Amino acid sequence: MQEVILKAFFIVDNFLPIIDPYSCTMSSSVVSSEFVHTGYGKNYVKLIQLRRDGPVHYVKEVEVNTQITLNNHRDYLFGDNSDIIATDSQKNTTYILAKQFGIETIEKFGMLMCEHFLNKYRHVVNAKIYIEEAPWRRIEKNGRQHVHAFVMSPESKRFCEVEQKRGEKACVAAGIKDMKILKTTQSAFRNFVDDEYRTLPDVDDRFFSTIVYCRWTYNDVTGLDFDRAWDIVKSAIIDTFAGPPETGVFSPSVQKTLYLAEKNALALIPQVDTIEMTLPNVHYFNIDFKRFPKMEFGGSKQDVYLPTDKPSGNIQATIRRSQTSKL
Ligand SMILES: O=c1[nH]c(=O)c2[nH]c(=O)[nH]c2[nH]1
Repeated sequence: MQEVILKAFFIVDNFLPIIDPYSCTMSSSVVSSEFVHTGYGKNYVKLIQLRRDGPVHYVKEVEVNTQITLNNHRDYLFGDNSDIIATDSQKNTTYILAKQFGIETIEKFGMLMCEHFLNKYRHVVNAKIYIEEAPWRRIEKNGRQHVHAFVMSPESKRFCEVEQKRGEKACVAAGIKDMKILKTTQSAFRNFVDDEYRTLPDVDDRFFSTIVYCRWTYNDVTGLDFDRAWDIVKSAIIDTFAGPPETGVFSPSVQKTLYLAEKNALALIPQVDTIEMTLPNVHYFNIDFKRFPKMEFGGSKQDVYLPTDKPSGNIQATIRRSQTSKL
């Protein structure tokens, strides 16, 4: 057992202990604690993979966060680094595995990385890999796709998180973030609590704009086409929000649209187990043109509103496929 040393001095006036921050240890009789979680890794490891198929080139740019948990706390407790797989080595591992095995999909690469850390190091008990993919799109000219030129198209970002505990299957989650969408009608918000705190009137027709964050978990990834699954969830969200191109679809609230989108995604992909969404309600306010009494707007064909990024409403829900499959 490590000798425990207390280096604390008490100011008599207010009993605030001054603890020597350079001492490795403190008296366990003064403060007793236990580890809830430990983990360490490298964040924002960026790499771009280039695959050449003759003149046709394919790119995949990713940003990877690694995190591993060891079977002991020697490093945190005693400053004993002998079990630490340096975050720098984790960064190198990311480059090496990408070079050796390629990145077919971010989900598969996340699974590969988890397996690597657990297989290579007996004292790693958990591995967690978060990956974001940069949205490069092939440049098109008159319907012809360019063989080696791309444009960054940040319509949305794809991400995944893979976590695997020693002796267990990998838990794979995928997601969409930063997808900003807007519709200019077919959205209302009425009949909410009417008390002394309310100033917002009922509205039958308003803008509906949000920045989609959606994360879902898979119950089984055997043979799963991750690209197709991601495209289907993205389309489910967009279709639920927008409705048919000619008419749109009515939304009574962000809450209802969010829930419908989640239900549609669950229905379309049997392997999706839980799905969570966060939809900020990005507001577009009316501008009071009555404040310009000397101006004449009678013949004006357009309306002008004020886009506002803060504050925004924040609507969330997570649903899970129930055992009976009835939600
Ligand atoms: O769809 C909405 N849901 C709310 O909960 C809410 N609250 C609010 O002020 N506007 C809206 N809109």
